[in-house]
Amino acid sequence: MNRYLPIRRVYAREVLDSRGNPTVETEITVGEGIIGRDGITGRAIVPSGASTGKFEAVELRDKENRYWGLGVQKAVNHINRVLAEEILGENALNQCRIDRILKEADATENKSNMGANALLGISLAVAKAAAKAMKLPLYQYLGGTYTTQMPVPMMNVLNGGRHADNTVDFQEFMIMPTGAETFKEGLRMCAEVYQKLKQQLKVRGLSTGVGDEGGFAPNLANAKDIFLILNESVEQSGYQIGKDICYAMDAAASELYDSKRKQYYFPGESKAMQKEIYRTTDEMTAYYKELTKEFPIVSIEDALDEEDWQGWKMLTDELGKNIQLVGDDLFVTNSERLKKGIELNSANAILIKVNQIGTLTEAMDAVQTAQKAGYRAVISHRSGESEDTFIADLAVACSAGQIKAGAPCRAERTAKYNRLLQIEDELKQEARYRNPFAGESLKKS
Ligand SMILES: C=C(OP(=O)(O)O)C(=O)O
Ligand SMILES: [Mg+2]
Repeated sequence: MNRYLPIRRVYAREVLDSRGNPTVETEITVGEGIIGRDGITGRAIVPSGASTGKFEAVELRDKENRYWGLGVQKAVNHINRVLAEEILGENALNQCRIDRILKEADATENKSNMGANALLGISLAVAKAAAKAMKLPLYQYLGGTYTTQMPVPMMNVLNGGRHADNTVDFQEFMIMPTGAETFKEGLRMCAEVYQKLKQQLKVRGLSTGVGDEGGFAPNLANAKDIFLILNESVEQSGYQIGKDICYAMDAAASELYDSKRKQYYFPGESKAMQKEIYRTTDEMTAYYKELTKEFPIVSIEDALDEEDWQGWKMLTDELGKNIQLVGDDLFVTNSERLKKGIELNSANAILIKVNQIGTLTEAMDAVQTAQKAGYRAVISHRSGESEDTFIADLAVACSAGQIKAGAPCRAERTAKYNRLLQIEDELKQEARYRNPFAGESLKKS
């Protein structure tokens, strides 16, 4: 019979995220004894996006009163007054059942009733409490003893779009240490390039202020110019472009899409060129083709709009053999949308953001659905983050091979990288370090 680890206490409060906005923190206490004496507590803080997909689960975050947290307070109340009742006494080791109870208590398709932030806070804190009670690191509790592959960071070094007040139209320019042998080495390489990039921007008289995810946010308008500066930064760091370091980008194209014109609008480039720049789906595809020919880009996320399934199919036919095409807003960590993509051959990878779907079980389901179909899964943070390091353990637990966690600065981003350094150390000390790093397989062919 399964071991019984009862949930004894459920408590949520409002805390701040990395943008200074309120978010939900949940505490789950488990154990046989009297709470406060023998109980074991798991804590989780829910992240929040800025360039959110239309089909994401709904977080309660009152738009007009965003900074006063009225929506977040609602989610907190739902946890303390409604959802707690539903799961008190449930077995914390039965994550699937708890997540099902949470879903049923919400009883909507998009979790808009209780709020995806309310559900997720509980879901993640239950897993953390259970792992702690089992005296296992979270990654091992979630993934088992053979899940030991360290993810390659997909490190955001230059921010644009909704994540910065600058003229960069694409949201994220990222570097990947594909030539590194270990996570530690890869992280060091990326941090070195990041520092060199800062110098490069300074030399050009550009701003070295940072955006939401810690990447620099200069007023540059042309993607090629950005990649050229990245090339210099990599070379000056002593690394070989396309071998030691490759590039990835998140176009976040749904944010650029003008549904009336059915074209993509580039506001920064328009300003710089002093004429309106629009691109059709075909032109976007041609643009990506050109960029990937000129620069060692191995991965493009949200290259097209979240509803342009046919465009995605064409793009995948055209580029999918050599380039990782990641669906973020397209799939929203939702297995049903992912299955549609797999059927249509739209994209070849999924971005996993736990708060897009609202429970850990459903996020795991999306990872497994992807991996079974030969799609890659990239575990991701949100632009609004916290000190919570859940996704670092999750990336190892599901052998994702890649993690998107922002720049190597700002504590909410480094918290994830530092947790991965701890995990890698732990695996080495316990001699469980096999098949450690996936960088090689991501290199530009
Ligand atoms: C991390 C991202 O940003 P946000 O959290 O704003 O959706 C993203 O789009 O991949
Ligand atoms: Mg994205």
